[in-house]
Amino acid sequence: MEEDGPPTAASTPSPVDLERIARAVREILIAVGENPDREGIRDTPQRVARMYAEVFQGLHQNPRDHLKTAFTETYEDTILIRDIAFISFCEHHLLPFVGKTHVAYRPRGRVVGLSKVPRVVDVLSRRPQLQERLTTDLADLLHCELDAQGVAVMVEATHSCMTIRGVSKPGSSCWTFAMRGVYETDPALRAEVLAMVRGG
Ligand SMILES: Nc1nc2c(ncn2[C@@H]2O[C@H](COP(=O)(O)OP(=O)(O)OP(=O)(O)O)[C@@H](O)[C@H]2O)c(=O)[nH]1
Ligand SMILES: [Zn+2]
Repeated sequence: MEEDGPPTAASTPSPVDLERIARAVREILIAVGENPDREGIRDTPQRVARMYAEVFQGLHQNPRDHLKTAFTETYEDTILIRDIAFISFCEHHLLPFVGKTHVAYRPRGRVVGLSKVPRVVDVLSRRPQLQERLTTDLADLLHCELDAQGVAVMVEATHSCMTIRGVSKPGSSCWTFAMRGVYETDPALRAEVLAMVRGG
């Protein structure tokens, strides 16, 4: 007879092939000239596998799932959620890019639970990403799912691949913007939301 109880890590199939990642990491260690069997590094392939499963968990999540809790509401002015911290990984080097997103929207009769916007940011950022795609996917998703009058998304980030290697420019940052609906068509609203973000 099967025992009842919550599923354990062993019984829940992971969508991520941890053993395959670990084998690949071991190969990388050998290729760079390391000894993968020395004591300090012996468990590194498994650790890195668990880390990738964690930081790329957004690949197996649907951001729309977080936008189902919405409330009927007559408020129709700008709602701005500023300084949503995120950590993502550039798809070119698999190095982190880290920063903040600022998300504004102007609802049309329905508002979403405030915490749901950062949850959507988490899902989209926990994937191999481009900052531009993170920005536009966030804007398109919110605009479509909330049927909002408009959505404005701003992302500011520092890319490790530009600071710790390659061109080596510590302190540099990249800003991206995506305006949809009224924020795209109405210059005054666009200027207002940009000023709100810059406002400190
Ligand atoms: N547009 C964009 N570029 C990114 C992002 N993250 C990393 N990159 C860039 O991706 C580019 C990849 O360029 P490649 O020439 O293929 O790779 P590389 O030889 O490692 O380039 P360098 O970083 O210049 O040394 C680099 O210019 C990175 O700065 C991003 O989110 N958006
Ligand atoms: Zn990169």
